Parts: sequence; C-alpha cells; structure tokens
Amino acid sequence: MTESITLAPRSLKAHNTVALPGSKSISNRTLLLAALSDNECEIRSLLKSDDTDRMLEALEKLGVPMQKTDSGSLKLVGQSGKFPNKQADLFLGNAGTAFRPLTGALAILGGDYHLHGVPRMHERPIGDLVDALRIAGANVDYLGNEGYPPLQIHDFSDKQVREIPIKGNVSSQFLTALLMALPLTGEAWTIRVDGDLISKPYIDITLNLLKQFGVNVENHDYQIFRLPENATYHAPEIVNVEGDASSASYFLAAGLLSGSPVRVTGLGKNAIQGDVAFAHELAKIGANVMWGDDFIEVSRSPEQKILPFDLDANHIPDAAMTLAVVALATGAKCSIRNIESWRVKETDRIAAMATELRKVGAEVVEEQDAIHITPPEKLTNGAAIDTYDDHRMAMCFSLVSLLGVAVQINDPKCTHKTFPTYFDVFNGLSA
Ligand SMILES: O=C(O)C1=C[C@@H](OP(=O)(O)O)[C@@H](O)[C@H](O)C1
Ligand SMILES: C=C(OP(=O)(O)O)C(=O)O
Repeated sequence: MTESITLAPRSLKAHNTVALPGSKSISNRTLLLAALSDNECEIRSLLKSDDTDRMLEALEKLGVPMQKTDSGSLKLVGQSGKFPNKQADLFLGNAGTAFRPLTGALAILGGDYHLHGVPRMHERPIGDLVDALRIAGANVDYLGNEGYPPLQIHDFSDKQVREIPIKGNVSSQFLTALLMALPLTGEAWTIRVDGDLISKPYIDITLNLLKQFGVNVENHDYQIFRLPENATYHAPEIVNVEGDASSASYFLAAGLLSGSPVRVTGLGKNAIQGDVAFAHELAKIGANVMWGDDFIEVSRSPEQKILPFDLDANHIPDAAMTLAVVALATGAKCSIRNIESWRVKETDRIAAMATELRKVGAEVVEEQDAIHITPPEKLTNGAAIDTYDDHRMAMCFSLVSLLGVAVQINDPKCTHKTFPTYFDVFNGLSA
C-alpha cells in the first residue's frame, strides 16, 4: 500500500523562518565542474538529496576523490578535465541535472560508459543533446528507444567541426550540457540555438558557474554562445551553494496564503537562480515581499485579497507549479502558459496537475502548453492527492492545508528527489 500523510487544516505561527536546503541546480553543476577542475574545491551547503546523491555516486565511480569535512562541507579533488575511470556503469535515477550534463561531458571525453535511470528517465527526451554531440564527434548509442536513455557512450572521434546547432525548445539542460562539456576539448566553439530556447534563467546559472570556474562564455541574446579556446576549469577555493529557489516557492507561497510572514534564508536579492522571480509574481497578486542579502520574506496584509493571474511562466517552470495551487485562493480563473516542458519532467505535470486540482474541486482546462484553473467556491475536504513520483506535486499540494481544508498526500517520500525533510519543515510552520 502506498504510504500517505494527512495534513490537517492549519494556520501558521506569527512568524516563521526556514533555512533552505542547497540549490539542486547549483549543487549538481558545481560538483561536475569541481570534478573537472585542475585543483581542489570545498563545497559548502551542498544539497543532500536523491538528485545530488546520484551525481556524487557517478563521480565516485568515475574516480573523483572526495571527502566530507568535519564542518559538513565536501572537498573534491579535481581531475584536470578528465576522469580517471574510462569505463563505468552509471545509474542516475531521475536527475536531469545529472543525466544531461554527464552525458555531455562523458561523450566529449569519450570512454565506455553506460548511463541509465529510473523508468521515467527513460521516457524523458535526450535526442536533441545526442544529435548535437554527434556533430562534434561523439559516439553515442541508444540502448532502448531512439532519442531516449539508456545510453551507451563510446570513444570520441574529433570531426574538426567547431560550430554546433542545438535545439532548446524541449529542455534547456541540453544547452547547459554542451556549455559545460565543450570547454573540455580546449578548442574554441560556437553554439547556435536552433529555434526557441526555453527556461533561459537556467542558462544564466550555467554561465555564472562557468565563469566562477574560470571559463567566460559570450552570450549573444541566447542565440549564439562563443566558448574560448584553451579553456580549463579552475575551481574557487570555496563554493557556497545558495538555498534552492524552487524549494523556497512553497514557503513563500505559504506566507501569501496564510498571511503570516514566512522568511526563507540561504538566498536573497543577489541570487543567481531564476526561480526567485516567483517572489515577484507573488508581489503582483497581493504579497508583501521583503528582499535581504540572505533572505526573502513574504506576508500579506489582512485586507489584501489574493488576485487572479494570467502568466507566461516559461522562465520559472518549476516554481510555476506552486502558482497552480496558489490559484485555488484567488477566487477566479487563472492561467499558466508556455509550459509545454511540464509534459516531459518527472511526470506529465500538466496532466497530473489537472487531475489532482480537480480532486479539490477546481475546474481545469488543459492545453498542450498551458493550464487554466478556476477555483471552486468551496474546496473539497480531505482530497487524496496522487503525486506520480514527482516531488513538486507533493510539495505544492501541501499548501492546500493552508486553505481551510485537510489534504492527504500520497507517497510523500517522493520529495527525496530534492527535499527529503520537506514535510517535517512544512509541519514545523504550524501554529
Ligand atoms: O538546468 C537546470 O538546473 C534545470 C532546468 C529546468 O529544466 P528544463 O530546462 O528542462 O525546463 C528545470 O525544470 C530543472 O528542474 C532544473
Ligand atoms: C524538472 C525537475 O528536475 P530535473 O532536474 O530532473 O529536470 C524538477 O526538479 O522540477
């Protein structure tokens, strides 16, 4: 039987502060770049979750030495642009931020590598990345369906091509993978984005980290990227991983929905994660938002209603799921648009969101790339929410308990992908 957790209707303490876990996106990028650097790096506030565990296990199998320090940080010994082990079997779970960037780096370096994941990972596309890597000279075979993991990577045979097209309309992680892998060749490259690029702020995270690791990439309007020749990765002595901005969204939304101030710490006004823009969206619909150097705090004045919205959420695909549940508190139709990528994430998130929002009484219309949500006059009490092995489904729907009704979350342990302690932290906010 599936485990479940029931969340009683609740109000929150007069003030809450939540110390965020580290950013998944920054953690997994930092681990890979540190592993490929020509020096040692201490990583502080690294996320501890399934997705980062998969990256760490892979790097260990590839022969990267690492050690935990007494203070809880991780020291990694960079391998100067290559991996000691030229053969490995790597299980990468459902971690896109491990699977796509490791595919890029291993295909460009060459070797004998088997990359696989959970069944859902084998339904998440990777063809656009493999096509681009093949143009450069990578030898990659599909072991199951064409265009999807699992993959077998072989030796690299340089094709002397230095300009590569990449499609960016399915996942920005393909471009991220190329940006991180191509500097390993020591050659200058031009990457041309073919068509639309989605989820652009994640490319900013990649470029920011590449810069911190010594590689400056020219970005021409997210269409053309130029990588310098003779690039080598050199790690900062210490990297402090920001708190996860997508994980922050549940607590910031809790501040808006409950009215009681909720502060998240570990990131602030200079954050490099695009998902902090979620707080700007909350401000537009009634939140009071305070930005500090190391915190964001959201509250709502008692007389302020939560306003309906119609949003192009392409820039914040993960945090936008939180808005789908916030929509229940707006009293009118809300639309979230330009989110076709939801269909190829941990589950088909448009379909899953529609099904589960209907269980709490909402009227929902699905489009291929959008969702329209009309909240009911009265929410259903005690709805049993299925989570589809999608951490964000579980975390988003916990917020229903702030709207005056109980909610049951099935398989709450799916939050282990990015936030293993989520329900303890969420329950800790209650008055
Ligand atoms: O690069 C990243 O760290 C991520 C990019 C986004 O994916 P897409 O580019 O596939 O939208 C996001 O949804 C994912 O959680 C993390
Ligand atoms: C889409 C997500 O994950 P991944 O990094 O596996 O793509 C997510 O965390 O919402």
